[in-house]
Amino acid sequence: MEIDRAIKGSEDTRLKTKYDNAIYVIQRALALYKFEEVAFSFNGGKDSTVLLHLLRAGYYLHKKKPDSSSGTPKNCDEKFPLRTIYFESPSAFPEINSFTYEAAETYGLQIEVIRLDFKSGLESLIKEKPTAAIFLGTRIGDPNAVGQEQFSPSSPGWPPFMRVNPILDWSYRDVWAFLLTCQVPYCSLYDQGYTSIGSTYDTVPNALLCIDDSSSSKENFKPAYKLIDGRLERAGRAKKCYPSASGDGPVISNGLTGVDSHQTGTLTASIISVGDEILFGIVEDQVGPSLCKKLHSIGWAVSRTAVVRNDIDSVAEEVERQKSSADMVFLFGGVGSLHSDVSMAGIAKAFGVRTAPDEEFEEYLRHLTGDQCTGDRNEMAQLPEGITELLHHEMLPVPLIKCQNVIILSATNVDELDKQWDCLIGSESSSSQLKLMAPFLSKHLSTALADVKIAQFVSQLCLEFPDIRIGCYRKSRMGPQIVSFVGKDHARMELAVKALRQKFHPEAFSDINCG
Ligand SMILES: Cc1cc2nc3c(=O)[nH]c(=O)nc-3n(C[C@H](O)[C@H](O)[C@H](O)COP(=O)(O)O)c2cc1C
Ligand SMILES: Nc1ncnc2c1ncn2[C@@H]1O[C@H](COP(=O)(O)OP(=O)(O)OP(=O)(O)O)[C@@H](O)[C@H]1O
Ligand SMILES: [Mg+2]
Repeated sequence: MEIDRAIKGSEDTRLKTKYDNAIYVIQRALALYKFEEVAFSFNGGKDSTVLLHLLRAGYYLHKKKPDSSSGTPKNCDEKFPLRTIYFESPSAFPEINSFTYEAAETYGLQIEVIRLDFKSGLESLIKEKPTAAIFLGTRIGDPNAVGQEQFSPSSPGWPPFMRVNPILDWSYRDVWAFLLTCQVPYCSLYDQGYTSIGSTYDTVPNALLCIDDSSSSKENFKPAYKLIDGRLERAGRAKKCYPSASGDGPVISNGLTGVDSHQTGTLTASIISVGDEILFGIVEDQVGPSLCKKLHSIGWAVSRTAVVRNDIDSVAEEVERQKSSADMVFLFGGVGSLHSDVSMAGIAKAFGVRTAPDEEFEEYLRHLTGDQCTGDRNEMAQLPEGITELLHHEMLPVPLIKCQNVIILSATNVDELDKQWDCLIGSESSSSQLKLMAPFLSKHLSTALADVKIAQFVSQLCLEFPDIRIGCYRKSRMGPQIVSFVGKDHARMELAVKALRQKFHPEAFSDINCG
């Protein structure tokens, strides 16, 4: 079988794994459902063209299996009589129509053309012929893929059937690697810069493939497989854009959004460090305190810091609590591809979404590590689905990740934090959004006076200066008491300090520097 041979002969290990997994899904579906009750939803698009050839290969391999009763291979010819449904619309591109019909003819598909909308068409199809399962070329990243698995029952309100999605976890790159490796024909529009094809009303060539050629009066485009960032495959779909997590179209922004409503006042952050080793006392967390200082320096109040175990539920519980009480949550630790790296899964759980491969992030990781991952996918590229934004910066080899109002830092020490912080607030596009406000100022006074002597006055001062955080602490039980004043208004702070000093002997309090 030429498809199977082409993949087996290729050196692309990732493609081979994707192929094997898709074939596995197809074979399970063919074993689960009667062949005459299975249909293939084919529309001549690139994804369904990939699926066509996977189905041909899967069918061939399924039939070729030794017949358990006779022990001999079943007879197998290369005709492919799978029921194939095509929803033909008057606004389809003529190139798509002709490619669909030609492919059906070439491969012997039993095509059934439906000229109704999807739902009504499927209702009448199922009434006419029992249809238990339908193969679709849906991929993660398609707007309708959210929440789907490889086997997903049709949605409530839709006629009942199983949606089988063998290429759900394929990336744009995988699709093109397959079509080019197998050298199968595909719709000619993809060679004219179209990267995802809807109707003639909503689809144009992808501007990212436009060739800058001033000598030509006509716009020219590179072929679809030249698109580098697969997340932008829908950039040519005028009305239905790829929904970015911020909901503002295909532009991947550095968007630290969600805080714009707070034009004034103080924004609050909370910090979650994930690490059993901190809780065991093996490692001392230095990132958290350093982050507190950095946040104060841009005027953010830190409302809570927490250390949680490397455990999905512990992360999920803490994120769930913090994401609604703080304006921004910063999380570090538990990020990577080891068994203990559960932060992403915990965040996904807190937001009630699953994790799914993020094609763009995977691409960054591949540049960094090469093809070193051993499993069928890089676990580090599994990110919470539908809520993830990548925060890019030229100084970062891999972007930071933001899930709604949770920013995930990959820093494991203070130097790395310094770098990531500079990138977070230093880039033009983000600075306007991770609001930089008047920094917190602080003043610290040391005194040998006993607690009981100052207690009443300090309480009184707190009432008089509600805008200044006045706290007392000591570095040792027998050592001096330190009174701290933290606020944004320098004059008010000085007033509070003066008010305290006036109540006691002039030498009772001395200024100290607490860095
Ligand atoms: C065979 C088939 C089954 C579908 N089943 C469902 C379904 O169960 N639930 C649903 O919301 N949409 C279903 N749809 C509609 C798709 O989710 C989606 O709207 C359609 O593929 C159009 O994609 P586009 O908006 O990218 O052009 C189905 C479509 C097809 C062709
Ligand atoms: N008009 C249609 N008739 C039959 N199946 C369809 C139709 N439109 C969509 N589908 C099914 O939904 C899947 C996803 O559609 P989608 O448009 O995302 O992919 P595609 O058309 O294969 O490729 P592209 O993203 O390049 O347009 C298709 O692969 C196909 O299985
Ligand atoms: Mg399409």
